[in-house]
Amino acid sequence: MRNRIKFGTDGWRGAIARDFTFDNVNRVAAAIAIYINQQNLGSRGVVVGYDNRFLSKEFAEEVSEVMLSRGIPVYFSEKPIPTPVTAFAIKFYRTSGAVMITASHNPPQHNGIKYIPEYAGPALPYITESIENILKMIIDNKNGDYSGEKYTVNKKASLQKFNIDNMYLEHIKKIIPFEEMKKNKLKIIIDPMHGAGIGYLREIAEDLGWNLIEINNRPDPLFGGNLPEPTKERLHALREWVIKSNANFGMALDGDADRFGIIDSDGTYICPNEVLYILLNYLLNKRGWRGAVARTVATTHMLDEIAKKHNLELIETPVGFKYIGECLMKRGAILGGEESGGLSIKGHIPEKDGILANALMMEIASLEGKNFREIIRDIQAQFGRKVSGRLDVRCSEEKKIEVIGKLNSFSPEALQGKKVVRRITIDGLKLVMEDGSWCLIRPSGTETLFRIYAEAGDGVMVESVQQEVKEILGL
Ligand SMILES: O=P(O)(O)OC[C@H]1O[C@H](O)[C@H](O)[C@@H](O)[C@@H]1O
Repeated sequence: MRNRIKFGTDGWRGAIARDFTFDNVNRVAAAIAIYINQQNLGSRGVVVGYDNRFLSKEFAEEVSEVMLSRGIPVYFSEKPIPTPVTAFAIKFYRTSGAVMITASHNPPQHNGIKYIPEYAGPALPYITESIENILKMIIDNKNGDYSGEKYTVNKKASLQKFNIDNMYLEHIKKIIPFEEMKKNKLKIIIDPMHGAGIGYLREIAEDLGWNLIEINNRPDPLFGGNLPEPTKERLHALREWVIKSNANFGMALDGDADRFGIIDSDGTYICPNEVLYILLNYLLNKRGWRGAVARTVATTHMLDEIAKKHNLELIETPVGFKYIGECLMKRGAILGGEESGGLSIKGHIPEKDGILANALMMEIASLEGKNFREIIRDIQAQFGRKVSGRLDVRCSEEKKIEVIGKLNSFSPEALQGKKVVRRITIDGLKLVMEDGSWCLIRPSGTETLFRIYAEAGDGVMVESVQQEVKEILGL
């Protein structure tokens, strides 16, 4: 079991009691503590946050004990908090980083650990690799010690409880034109999906004097029998509430509130790709922002079209918000996002934040005087229609390896009769066709499945391309 500890696309996740045990959490925490001490950052302390999953607080306490025992002071959240608020706390207390106990949107029987370094965004691979190497040594030594570690135990290392919700919310309110938004009061439905984001959007909307209903707002480690993932299939309750209450729109958060979900006034699900381009278009046209735009290889090319019109650089990264965060930090990106529901903007932390994304959508809904469908129609009228889709195909580990092998030499001349003009291999294999449509095939880093993404002018073409690829690869 111990060998299974691996940091995937975003941290280590495992089934509680099978892989995700107190012993293993202790080992991972020790590896992180050693890493922090090796960087000579131990004295700055570490933030420990946790969501409201089963035993999350207790696992966080285990992490704290390990940190303290290795001389690292701990800022321990006094209650379950979202991942972006944990990341925000790093900046607030200027710590060496944070450990967040969460399995995000995964099923209730899972839990996980995210390590967020001092820059307040997801850990980049060179960092998780270092931690994994230390972890391996800890596991091999069996006694949990690692001789390479150099640290002096700070006897004064102590635990301080914190609650920075007010500071975080004040920060969000400064990002949006708060006073202006008070003038056009809307009716909204908020769905934190029983997760760690309960109350945050409610507070923003209340302060605006808006009319709101917050559903699924009882902390529940079983997430009300649903998965805390704000996708089209999971947001049926939100959709019903929006329609029956005649609300302007509905917004959701995943289990640790780093992802968002939007339902328009008529119940239409506005997918993250659409949210991203609505936001980019707004920031460029209405706020006059200029700078690079970052998206993952799996995210809509509508962002490319909009960036091109304004002569802005478009950066394409592998999947994982860590790469987007890097663009926000180091490459002057003003907006970075991914199709799985991740977004952040300049001036905010380089970590995806569902609360921020929803707050920005509140701004647009309040100031634009149009519903989101109309805004999408306007953008499509200008840049052409783009429909995107993702097909998740479960498969065994053996099959996964076999298909990865096939991808190396997979180079069709055409897909659905459209000539393939580019082959991109930064993450899986992406084939771009002559008309700008594309298809990406990649193994998931968080689940045992393959993802086949496609984008084209209509939904039928998207599905046909996905089926063609699936058949050729034998998935
Ligand atoms: O497609 P996967 O490798 O499963 O990753 C999907 C997602 O996993 C995590 O949630 C990461 O934070 C995201 O940045 C990533 O997009």
